[in-house]
Amino acid sequence: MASEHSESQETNSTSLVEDSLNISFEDISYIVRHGVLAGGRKTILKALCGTFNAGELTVIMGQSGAGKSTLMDILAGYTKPTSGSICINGRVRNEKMFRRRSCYILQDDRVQDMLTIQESLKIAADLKLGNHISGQQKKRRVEEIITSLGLSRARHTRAGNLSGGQKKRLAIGLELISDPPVMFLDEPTSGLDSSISKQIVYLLHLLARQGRTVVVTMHQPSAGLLHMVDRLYAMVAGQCAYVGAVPQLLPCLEEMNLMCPPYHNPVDFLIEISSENASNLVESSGNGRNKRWITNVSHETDSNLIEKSNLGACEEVCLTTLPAPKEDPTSKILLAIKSTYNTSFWKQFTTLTRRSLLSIWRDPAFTVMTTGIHCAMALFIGFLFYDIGEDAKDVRNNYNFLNFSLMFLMFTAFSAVTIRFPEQIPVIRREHFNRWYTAGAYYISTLVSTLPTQTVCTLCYAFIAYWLTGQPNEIRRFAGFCSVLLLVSYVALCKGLLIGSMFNVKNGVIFGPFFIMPFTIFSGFFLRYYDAPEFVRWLFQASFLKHGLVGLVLSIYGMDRPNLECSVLYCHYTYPSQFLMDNDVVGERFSMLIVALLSIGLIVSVLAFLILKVRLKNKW
Ligand SMILES: Nc1ncnc2c1ncn2[C@@H]1O[C@H](COP(=O)(O)OP(=O)(O)OP(=O)(O)O)[C@@H](O)[C@H]1O
Repeated sequence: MASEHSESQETNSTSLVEDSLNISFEDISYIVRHGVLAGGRKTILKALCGTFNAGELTVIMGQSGAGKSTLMDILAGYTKPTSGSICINGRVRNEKMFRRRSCYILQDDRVQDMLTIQESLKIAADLKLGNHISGQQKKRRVEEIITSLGLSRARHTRAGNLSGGQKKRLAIGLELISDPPVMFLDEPTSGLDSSISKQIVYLLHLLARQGRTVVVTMHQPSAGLLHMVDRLYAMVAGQCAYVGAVPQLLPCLEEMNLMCPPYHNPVDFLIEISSENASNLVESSGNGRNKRWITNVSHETDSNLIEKSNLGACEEVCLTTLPAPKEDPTSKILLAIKSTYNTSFWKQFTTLTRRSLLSIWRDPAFTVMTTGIHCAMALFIGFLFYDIGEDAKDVRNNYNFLNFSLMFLMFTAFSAVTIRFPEQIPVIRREHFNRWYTAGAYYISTLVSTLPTQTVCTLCYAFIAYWLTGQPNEIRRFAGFCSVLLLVSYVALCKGLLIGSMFNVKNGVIFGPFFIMPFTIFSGFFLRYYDAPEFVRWLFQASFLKHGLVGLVLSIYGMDRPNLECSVLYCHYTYPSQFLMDNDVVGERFSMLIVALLSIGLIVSVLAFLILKVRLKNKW
């Protein structure tokens, strides 16, 4: 421990924290539509006021449904208030600038399970610290965070295997990489036992003491945590019930003849009586305006606090070594020039692609399983339709094989993404909101990193099935067959991303087939173009499966294929041109089909991206 301590102090901090930021808000109200049909409205926050200062740990507390998370969302810039103003150091907040200098750690603070602590922090450093910070400095910063948060022993442990407290510290560490002067944390202690909660609150206390504005929501902070809290902001039904220091809470309540029983946690008492005494409490606090109970922060020594908090035995004592925030002039100038992201789109894209590929590599079970399923299915289908490709009597069966291949690859590509993509949304939401990267960089990197596995699976299937079913031994036909299957699987993958962007896993599984089944009906296999009512014929053009099926038929029976051998007395499709004619494929051009598939893929991708962008902006 000692060595860790000294090691951290020896390093030159690469801290980027800027000036202290005091947040004040006036008359914040938030009203939502309640019941779209009824046209009703529900007031969630009512003209709230308050001030949260740098150097202090502020806890927003209140009963469930009091409006804590809503207030936090508004202060962090996640939600816009219906009315009211928010000022930073007395001036109206510039949201873009504020977002760059603050971070918001949501309750559902998922991290990349497949990456170790060190890798996660390294990637966070690459994304959050601009190109003006050297690789050496980034490395040093990662080391500082690991040491300071007491994560040295677990640095090579994958995040998925960390304890709840370690995961929470990692989530905080990821944001600390860029030393934001303002930190918002929604329920950072939920789901943690009391000793881990103490460690987390102690960490937040230290972060505040180093000049940051730390604002935390807590349902009901336990007595053991209260001495580390500088300011309580208690809420009741969307209004402020108390704002001030913890020791001032009892005198304040006593003034209203509200006597807390001896040996009772005053905060528990406040929660218990807040509903019945809401109007008195709100009046007394001036709905957050009354500064009477606010006292200057006590600069209690760390050793005192550690003693009081009973933290002595744990490794987290080395949290005290977290380097104090320092102003970095280079970064300050850069911040003033460009007010969005620290790294270029290309850097974000390459870093995210590296991270995705590393996660895929670390989770070989999924890749091996999907490749295995494709190979097994190809062997099975090859066995069922064994060597039918050259015989005129089996042309219908061969057509069925081609259609099956399309359906199989479409469903596997579609469902894999529909299930896996929504799981990433909480991580992306936090990282995107905290300005790690643009939605575009993330989306393209996801697409690119998913393609190798999809390509390998599709080619494995195509290779095995093509040769087992005895299709023509010609490279150009095999290439056509593979390229159509690949494109169809890519389009299906994009459709999976579209569904994954819209729904959570459960709804994706339920509604996904509704989005994909119409394309199978209009593939030309079940219903022929000229047999369909005229007003739905355009749907054939929109169906990627129709273009895929025509592409496969052209690859196998087009391109001037010579007459087929007939192993029985009469074969209807000895002439491949007859088959093309019967299936409305005459006049179709392979190149145009490829263009159609690429265009559909592009449209679906753009749609998926737009939906993802909207979803990341909203808490849905
Ligand atoms: N978009 C919305 N539409 C309708 N009601 C909403 C909406 N957003 C929030 N609410 C309601 O506003 C109230 C406050 O919600 P909020 O999540 O801020 O409470 P909270 O104090 O954080 O509760 P908890 O501690 O349980 O998380 C709740 O009753 C919630 O149901």
